Amino acid sequence: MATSANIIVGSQVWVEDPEVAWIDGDVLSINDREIKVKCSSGKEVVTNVSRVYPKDPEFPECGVDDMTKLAYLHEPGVLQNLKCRFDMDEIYTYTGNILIAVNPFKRIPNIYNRDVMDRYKGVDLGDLSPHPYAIADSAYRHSFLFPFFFMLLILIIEFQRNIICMRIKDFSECRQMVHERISQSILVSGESGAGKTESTKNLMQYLAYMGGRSGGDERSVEQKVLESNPVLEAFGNAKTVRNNNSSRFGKFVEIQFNEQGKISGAAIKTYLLERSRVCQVSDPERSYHCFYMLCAAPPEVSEKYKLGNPRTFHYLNQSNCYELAGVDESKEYLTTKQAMEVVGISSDEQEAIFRVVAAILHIGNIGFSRGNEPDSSQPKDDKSRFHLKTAAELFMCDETALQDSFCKRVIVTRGESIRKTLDPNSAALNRDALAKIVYSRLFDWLVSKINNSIGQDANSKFLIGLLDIYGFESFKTNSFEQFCINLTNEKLQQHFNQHVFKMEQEEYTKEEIDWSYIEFVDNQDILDLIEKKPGGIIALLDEACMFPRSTHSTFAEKLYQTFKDHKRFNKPKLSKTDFTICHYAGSKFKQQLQALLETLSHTEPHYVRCVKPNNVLKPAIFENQNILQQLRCGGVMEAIRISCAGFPTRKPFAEFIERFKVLAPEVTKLSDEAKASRILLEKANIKGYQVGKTKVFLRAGQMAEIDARRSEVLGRSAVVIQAKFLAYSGLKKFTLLRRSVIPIQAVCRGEVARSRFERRRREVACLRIQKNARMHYKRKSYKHLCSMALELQNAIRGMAARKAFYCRKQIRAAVAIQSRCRQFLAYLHYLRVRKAAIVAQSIFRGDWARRELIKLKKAAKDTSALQHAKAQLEREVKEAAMRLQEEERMRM
Ligand SMILES: Nc1ncnc2c1ncn2[C@@H]1O[C@H](COP(=O)(O)OP(=O)(O)OP(=O)(O)O)[C@@H](O)[C@H]1O
Repeated sequence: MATSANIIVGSQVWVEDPEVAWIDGDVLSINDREIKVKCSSGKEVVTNVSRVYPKDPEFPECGVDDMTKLAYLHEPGVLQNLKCRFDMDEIYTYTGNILIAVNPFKRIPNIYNRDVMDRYKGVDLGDLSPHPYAIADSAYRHSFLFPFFFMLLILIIEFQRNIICMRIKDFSECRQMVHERISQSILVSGESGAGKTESTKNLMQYLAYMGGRSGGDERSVEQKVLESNPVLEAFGNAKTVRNNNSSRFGKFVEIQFNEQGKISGAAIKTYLLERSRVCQVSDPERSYHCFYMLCAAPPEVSEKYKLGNPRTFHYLNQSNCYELAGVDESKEYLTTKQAMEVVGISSDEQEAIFRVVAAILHIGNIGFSRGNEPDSSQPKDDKSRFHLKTAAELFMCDETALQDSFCKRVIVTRGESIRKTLDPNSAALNRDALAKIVYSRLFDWLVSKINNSIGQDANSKFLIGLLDIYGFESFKTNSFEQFCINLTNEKLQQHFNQHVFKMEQEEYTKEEIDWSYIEFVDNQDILDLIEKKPGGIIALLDEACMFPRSTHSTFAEKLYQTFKDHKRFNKPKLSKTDFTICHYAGSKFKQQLQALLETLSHTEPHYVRCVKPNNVLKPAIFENQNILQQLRCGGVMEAIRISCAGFPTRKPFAEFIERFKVLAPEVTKLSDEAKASRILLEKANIKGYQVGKTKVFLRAGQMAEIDARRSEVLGRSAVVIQAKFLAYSGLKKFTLLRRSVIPIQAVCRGEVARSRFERRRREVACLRIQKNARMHYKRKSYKHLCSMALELQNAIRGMAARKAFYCRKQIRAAVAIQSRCRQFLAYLHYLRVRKAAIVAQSIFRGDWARRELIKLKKAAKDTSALQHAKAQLEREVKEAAMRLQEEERMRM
């Protein structure tokens, strides 16, 4: 609440608003305790200062992922945070360790898949954005991995001491630790349609991912558990005004893990199946899905069971709703049959199941009229008799015995049993009671069948329980079922209170730590009113059932008297019997509830609070009032308050030291555990913690801080171990590798050398071939060239020779010509010379002859000498004439 001290004019505040619960505005004026606010809607409101809350002016745009991080922790702040996250499709928000899940009523892409699971694996709660996977991971690691870290820690220390072999003592300590794993539970709550079943499926999927076993032909436990959902939904879910696929039973899935943290078995326990729905349905709701799908089964099936239009069956036609949008019942029938097969229900068993379902519809159509005897009854008409006969056939029982079970009651007194006939109204009640018990037994049988098929592990080392149970219910007429459901929720709320608030505060006192008491809403008085022994409502109901003459009004009267002053008990003014309880199987329910709470009390709980943002089941609608109501009822507001005010995390010294001794290993030598814990806390630089007598108390988020320090140290040590191990294993691997590599290398090198040699050889051969080829080609071309050259030469030489020859011939001809010419010239010359000679000679001879003649004349005087000289001269003249003639002839 605001105080006038922290609110001034101009402050931003939240004021109550009838429509949107809280609206923001600016303070206009303050007048003593009266404050005037201008709201963001434009409206001006005057209210008491104690009724406004300060608004965080620096509220982050995307909100905060943990409510405990809000600067101002109050209802409007919480609402604003949820809304702004919801608008951004951030549907999950933490409140300390509690996960608030706002149903988006639409599929948000990529938030549930294997990649996301990989991301959340081993990550501390709060390190990533809020998610059911983080809760499941935290549950898994709390029970499994912390002991593992403990083992790792010892290993680190041993490594640091350079002792490679772990000592037997330490190892056995580790094993013991592993054996002492703490079982966990995840409690998923919220009103109908808030998304419990979806959240449980997501949690289950993550646990299957973490603890699942890969391989193998057989279906794994986790697969079987997931596959059992469609069967349970067909028989245990129905359309209600609040959810088209509302689980009308509570479910506790116990997942059993073995020593290695692998899923080794699972058990499904169901609670409080809403039996009244079998015979009573209000508009526009439906009965269980299986009835409609069987009516829509293929003709040969529905004929076999004498079924047909659901409108013809009294148990279904009380409401006008028969179909579900987007659901094909005939397909659903086949899907359910397949799902049954998957979980190991044989076809004979399936046949029996559907016979029972059909028989229930038939007995619902049996009407009763007065019998012949007073206060007796009998089937009303032929139609009723037909349905009686069919039901008996389907149940495989005697028709008369079945009729008697409706129309007669057996009262067993000491040693004898008395048969009493019943009037038509009581017979109809009996009929409905039979339908309900048969259906609920059928459901129980299905669950046990599924459990047998899944298989339990009697030797499991720890378990994680997932509780999906419907939240508080309040209808116009609330039956015993609503009473039981609400009691369960009160008990679970108490469990939650005890865990979150009560035990915590008791512990503060016990531990004598310095704290201030935090008020919280305790529901113990309601529980006392209902279940206190003696004197509680259930005890009085048991008592009333012992008296045969008890009626609703006598019981109601008794309650009115007993609890008239009880502040939790009110009698409606105009009613005398408005507490109508049919005391059926009440004690069984109490035992079941007790057993459930017993199981839960041995586990470390984790909470998922589902919130339904609107009643129209549509996306993007955030109804403030509605949500606030759910947050208040679910104790979320209280949890936020307490988480921030108190010390939500506490650890016994030994556990704390064991877990964090890695931060300062020397503390293990100290005998004073409180001092050792303080040293560790200081080492981690934690402020505002408390150290009690036996435990350390931490504020919200501090555990994460100290865990982060521890992770750092562990991480560093792990790196050292890794390095050493890697070095060692690397060396080992290397030596082995080298040893194996050398012969391989030799072979390889040989092979390489051989192939290289071969290549070389081939190269050489290749070169030689190339060379020879080239040589061959060159030679060939050379020869060709030569022959060509020769030819050419020949030709040229021939030509030259011919030319020379011709030339010679020419020369010879020229010489011949020349010689002829010269001959001719010589001849001419000769002729000329001869002629000249002749001339000369003739001149000479003439000259000589004349002189001779003179002489001859002179000798003529000597006649004979002269005559002879004359004859001589004549001869010589003759010869010279002949020679001249010869030469002329030759020249011719
Ligand atoms: N995380 C989610 N993402 C998308 N849709 C969701 C989510 N959670 C719930 N829904 C929607 O809301 C519907 C109701 O959810 P669910 O059946 O889980 O509610 P419930 O709390 O188990 O209700 P009941 O108590 O009636 O069985 C679902 O059929 C689905 O359409």
